[in-house]
Amino acid sequence: MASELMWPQDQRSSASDEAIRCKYVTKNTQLGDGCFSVVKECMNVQTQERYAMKLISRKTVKGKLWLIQREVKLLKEVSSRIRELESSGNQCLDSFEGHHHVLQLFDYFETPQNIVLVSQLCDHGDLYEKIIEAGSLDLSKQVKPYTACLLSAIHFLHSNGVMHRDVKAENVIFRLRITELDEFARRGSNYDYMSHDLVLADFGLATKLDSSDDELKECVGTISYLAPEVVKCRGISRLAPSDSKKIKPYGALIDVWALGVLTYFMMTGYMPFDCDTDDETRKCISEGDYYVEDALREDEALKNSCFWNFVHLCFTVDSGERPSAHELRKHPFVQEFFHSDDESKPLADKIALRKTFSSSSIHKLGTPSRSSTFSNLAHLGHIDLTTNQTGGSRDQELSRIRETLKKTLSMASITSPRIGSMSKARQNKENSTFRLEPLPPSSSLMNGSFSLTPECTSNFTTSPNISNNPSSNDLSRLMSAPESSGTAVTGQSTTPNTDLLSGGDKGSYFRNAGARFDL
Ligand SMILES: Nc1ncnc2c1ncn2[C@@H]1O[C@H](COP(=O)(O)OP(=O)(O)OP(=O)(O)O)[C@@H](O)[C@H]1O
Repeated sequence: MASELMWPQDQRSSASDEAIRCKYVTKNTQLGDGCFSVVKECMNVQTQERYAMKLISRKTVKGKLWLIQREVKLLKEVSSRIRELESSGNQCLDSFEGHHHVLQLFDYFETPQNIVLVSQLCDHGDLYEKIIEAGSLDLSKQVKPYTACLLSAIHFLHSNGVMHRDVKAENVIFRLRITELDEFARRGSNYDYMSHDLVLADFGLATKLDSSDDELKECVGTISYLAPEVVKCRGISRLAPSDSKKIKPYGALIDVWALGVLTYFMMTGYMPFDCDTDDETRKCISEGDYYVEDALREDEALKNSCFWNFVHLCFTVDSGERPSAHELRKHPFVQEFFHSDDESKPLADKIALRKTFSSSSIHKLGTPSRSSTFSNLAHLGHIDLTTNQTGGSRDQELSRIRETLKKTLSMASITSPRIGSMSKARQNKENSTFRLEPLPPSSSLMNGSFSLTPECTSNFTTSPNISNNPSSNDLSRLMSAPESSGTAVTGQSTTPNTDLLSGGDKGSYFRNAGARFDL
């Protein structure tokens, strides 16, 4: 368990403190929210570039600030690695480059009410919405490329020593370059071009692969997506030290399990392990007992695509036997999106699909509700297992499943040309709508400074007029204000708080918060 670091104190001393203009205005409307945060669109008033601003309420994370410190530290490292890879000019022959699909952090600062993270704007919805709206996704056009893209993102994280720990549909968001959309459509594509716009977000639970054993035994994540080795860690804080020692720390392959759950969810519209009660769900996860509808098991398109084999491998209960993200790139289900220069056997040949599957009697086959991340960390003091609530009766759920199955089967019967060749993969990459966001000039960043009232509102339609009149720093009032003010209001700030986000370790990642934050 990470130790609580001392959070910097508000160092405002007098009204004579130097005024620093906040460099962002936000929209009133939310892009989304989570357990700890509200996310809004914002604009840097100097560069006019738009970003997503995650406002993490200090109140909510009181006593747990190390969690945010960990998130920012990881995002900063990952963002810097992304730039390094981009500038190296290395040619990647895969259709997707993992580092293109991981959320980038651009700026961070603090306010009296919030810790604020500024990241790339992904305002085209999330994967959860997409699956729910469609009932299920198309096997060739969506499920395969989305899975391949996420696999490349997970592989990038793992090869850089990071595990995400909360891979789920709600944390996959879409960025889209509208201007390139027409161009892409003109060139034509065998699969949904939006797969190039997937971004894996929410690093709130991410941690390093070489973290302490305590950290790698935290039972955190989202119940439907938990791997068996994470389920084993449940209640560990209540165990005697001799018993907790017996539990093995888990590793990066928990993300591979979660990817299997997500792939299954994309294909079927429901969750593989969800049951009516969380205890039943955990039991099914521990036994690798996932639900397979008879009609889907026999479906030729699914069989031919090796879909079942892929998810089955992800659902290998023994993590020692589960393939890594690197190995799964050779699986026939996604292989066409990855360049391979060796002739080794495809992964799927080595595994026989299991014969027995749980009956539907305990499995919950309805549309899953948006799931909440939870943690059983004692010091988090926050356990949210309100996942998997579905409205309506069992009959309604079943009729919905039948509809979903019909849709799935008809979609699966559409055959798309295979993409196979390397040159095609190259072409796919050229078609990518991804462009690395330009690094903002450091003078336009907050660089970790303290700002009294940065939650200024604007509809972005009028040029933000920077004022030195301090607005109210009452966030709740600002949040509820009607979205009409074209004027950005900025407040005063103190001199940069040199302790910002540094916690007890000033020499590490946030030394000199007022200094340039190099990505
Ligand atoms: N960069 C972004 N661009 C657009 N929307 C975003 C962005 N980041 C997050 N969101 C939206 O805000 C929601 C909450 O963000 P995030 O998951 O990072 O917050 P959280 O408080 O850590 O949530 P959780 O409860 O899942 O831990 C996301 O589900 C997404 O809809």
